[in-house]
Amino acid sequence: MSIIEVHALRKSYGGRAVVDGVSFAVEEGEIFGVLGPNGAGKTTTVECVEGLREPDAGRIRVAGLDPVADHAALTGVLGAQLQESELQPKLTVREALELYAACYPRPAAWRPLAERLGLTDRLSTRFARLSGGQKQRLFIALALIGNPRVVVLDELTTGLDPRARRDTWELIEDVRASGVTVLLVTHFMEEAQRLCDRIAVIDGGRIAALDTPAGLIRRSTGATLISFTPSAPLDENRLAELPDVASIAWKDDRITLAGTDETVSAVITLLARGHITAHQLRVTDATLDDAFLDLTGADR
Ligand SMILES: Nc1ncnc2c1ncn2[C@@H]1O[C@H](COP(=O)(O)OP(=O)(O)OP(=O)(O)O)[C@@H](O)[C@H]1O
Repeated sequence: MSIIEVHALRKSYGGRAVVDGVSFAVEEGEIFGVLGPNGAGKTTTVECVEGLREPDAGRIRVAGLDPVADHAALTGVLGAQLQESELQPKLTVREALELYAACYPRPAAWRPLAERLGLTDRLSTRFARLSGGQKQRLFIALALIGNPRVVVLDELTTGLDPRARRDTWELIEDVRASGVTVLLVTHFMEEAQRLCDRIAVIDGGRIAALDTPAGLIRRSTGATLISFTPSAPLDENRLAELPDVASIAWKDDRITLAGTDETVSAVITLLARGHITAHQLRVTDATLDDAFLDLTGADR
């Protein structure tokens, strides 16, 4: 049994379906990403998983529990990142940890948790005086204080500087290493590529693709990008016939082909035969960014 099961989830507002038949399953111990453009339905989906919104149709189970009907039991299983506004500015880190620990039947010991999250020297600091990165650490601690099997993190690193973001990624990897399943909503492709075992790309309330980061890249743009400025005109039809070419794009006089390593060899052979020089030839791995734009049509 998967630890999270979402089947044919639907949710509408004012007659408009914002989640329209979403299905996915998350296995225990995974970091599962939910990616999509603004307004795609990501938060609505995960808030249905958390039992904060009631689906119009579909079936959700978290460790076998119905998030709405079994909401009280769910709090012992699922931890959610809190929004900033929900904490009193004068509350200290210690008070917040103690307060939230008191809400759970089997809370984690908060001192080791604070230590693991690098908050020990901030226990007496009021919430309002914490830096963005420290606040995020506290939110992760509060999400974990009930000893959950699943933790839901929605745009956890938005607003953090690159260093704090990287530190937070390490923390999330630690959380997973301790056996907790992570459901992660993010806008950052690098974050998703680095952390997630699998990703559901949601677009317009539907799943546009569900795969590993490498799988998403392979199935959309092609895994390798080759770009150059040719010294003489090129016959695009002949390029399109080369092996594994997924796409061809021109920007001014520069061409970019997406494909595989085989495409690269074939392009170079073709150019050599035509005595064409490839100026500023670059061969790069396609990123999740490229795949995301392709899958969601965000670049169209
Ligand atoms: N309570 C609500 N009442 C009416 N419309 C809502 C409500 N909550 C969300 N919506 C609409 O549903 C759509 C999906 O919103 P949702 O917050 O799930 O998207 P999202 O993918 O998380 O977006 P973002 O990346 O911008 O956070 C949006 O068009 C939003 O305006």
